[in-house]
Amino acid sequence: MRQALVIANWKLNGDTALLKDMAEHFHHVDIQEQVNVVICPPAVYLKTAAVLFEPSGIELGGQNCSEYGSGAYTGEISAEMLRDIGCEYVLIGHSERRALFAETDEMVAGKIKQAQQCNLRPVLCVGETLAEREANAVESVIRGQLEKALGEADFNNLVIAYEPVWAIGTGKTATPEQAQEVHKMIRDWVASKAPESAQKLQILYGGSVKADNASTLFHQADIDGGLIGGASLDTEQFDAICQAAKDI
Ligand SMILES: O=C(CO)COP(=O)(O)O
Repeated sequence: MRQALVIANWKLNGDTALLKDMAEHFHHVDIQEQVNVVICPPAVYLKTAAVLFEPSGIELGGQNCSEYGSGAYTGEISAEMLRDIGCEYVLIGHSERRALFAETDEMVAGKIKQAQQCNLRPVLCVGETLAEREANAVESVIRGQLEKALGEADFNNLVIAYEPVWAIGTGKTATPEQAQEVHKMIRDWVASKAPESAQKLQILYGGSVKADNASTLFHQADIDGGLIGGASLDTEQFDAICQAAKDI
């Protein structure tokens, strides 16, 4: 029904040697028919990655893009540039961008628009903090993030990633039930806006996904794969996570 999707977010990590290792490994792994595997290395490696990954079928994504299309914005990279060098995806609104680089919901909405305009598939990241979860505000926080980011979005060219902030890099994973509850809420919200897109939309879980917990998470009804941080820097572990997404 929905194709499984596993995306590696290398964040500020990785090097050419890791790109080569992944490219070599996945060249010999027969997985792409069942699972779309995407790697988002730091932007400076994208061009090399596009060449190295070609035979393996791994797709490429950016970790961020500008909310502007072009102009005097020193240091920015546009969605169109990412597309131009072979990216299919771009992460937008990761909680680290929101918390550490003051990315607002308005900026997130602008980036989604830029990405969709040039046919780059945005992966919108949403998630609550621990304080918000403890205050029973999960649903209102996530709905707020969705409403503000996706007001003008095309739901047919979109991925949503649920990444509870308290689970990122902490070793604390949401239980499969906790994750499923939020994923279903997200899908129901999409159905209320774009009924024909909701069942097709891939919704990924992210936050301390490892080889040993991936399968249970991915087998939940509304979880279509994962957005992987730390564990995506180890080729064998990342492969094991991708294997866990087969047959879901
Ligand atoms: O932020 C994440 C992916 O975008 C998740 O990171 P970890 O898998 O390291 O918890």
